[in-house]
Amino acid sequence: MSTPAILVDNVTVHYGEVLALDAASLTLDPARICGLVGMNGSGKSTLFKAIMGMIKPDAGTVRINGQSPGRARREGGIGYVPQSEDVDWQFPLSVRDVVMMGRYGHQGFTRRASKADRAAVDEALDRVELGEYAGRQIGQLSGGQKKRAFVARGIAQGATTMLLDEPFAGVDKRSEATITRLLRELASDGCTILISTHDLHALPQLCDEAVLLMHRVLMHGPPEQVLQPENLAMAFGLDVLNRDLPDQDVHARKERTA
Ligand SMILES: Nc1ncnc2c1ncn2[C@@H]1O[C@H](COP(=O)(O)OP(=O)(O)OP(=O)(O)O)[C@@H](O)[C@H]1O
Repeated sequence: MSTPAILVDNVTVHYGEVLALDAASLTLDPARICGLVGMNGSGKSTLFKAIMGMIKPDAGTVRINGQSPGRARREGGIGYVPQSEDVDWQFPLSVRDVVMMGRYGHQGFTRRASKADRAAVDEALDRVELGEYAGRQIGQLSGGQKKRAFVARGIAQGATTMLLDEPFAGVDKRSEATITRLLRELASDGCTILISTHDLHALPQLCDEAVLLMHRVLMHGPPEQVLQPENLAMAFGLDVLNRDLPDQDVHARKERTA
């Protein structure tokens, strides 16, 4: 049996009294694209943070290609495209600087960029079609361009696992198409991709498999099976396919961040 690309085994996470993940288990094989679906507060971001080793579970185990999350992250194996809300867009970094961050693991302690680092950054910028924006402050890009910059960071890093938190929220059609194409290319190069998304309609075209999360993994399988209305009703408690979930969700998010 081959080593799973992502193994989450009975992971429980609390924030104080709040139970965010309750014995969640998930196994992903290499080079698969998996969509992570669940309502606000179901634990999607917490699952990402546990996979990246940014939080230590109260119980359970996470392995990335057989390694601990900390080791996988230090070795540059995990690329991360954060939710827009989680980024300080005023930070004085250019698009090139953001992508260069993906090369830190390849540089010595002086963090001096080599010719190979600069070439990898240029190539990644070209792949996400942001070459002409390289010198711009990151906050001055559109929503979709910002996401593409973070995808480029993962490409420059040579990540074998990519986690994308809501990559299509607030994204224009061109960026959505570019990101979708890139994710497919990355997966065919062997990269394993986990995407949290509220865009249920786009999910079957993009993903090989889907996961329903409600603090624990309720279901994991082919998208068309997982996204059956009765399963979504179980995860969301309503008939989401007949509603405009993304807008509803953006609204909820605005309220939460207000
Ligand atoms: N830093 C924190 N302190 C306390 N509670 C938290 C913290 N982060 C998350 N939570 C709580 O943990 C639960 C899971 O949150 P999480 O952000 O993982 O959910 P999510 O599915 O990513 O939500 P969303 O779709 O809104 O991003 C929620 O009840 C949330 O309120």
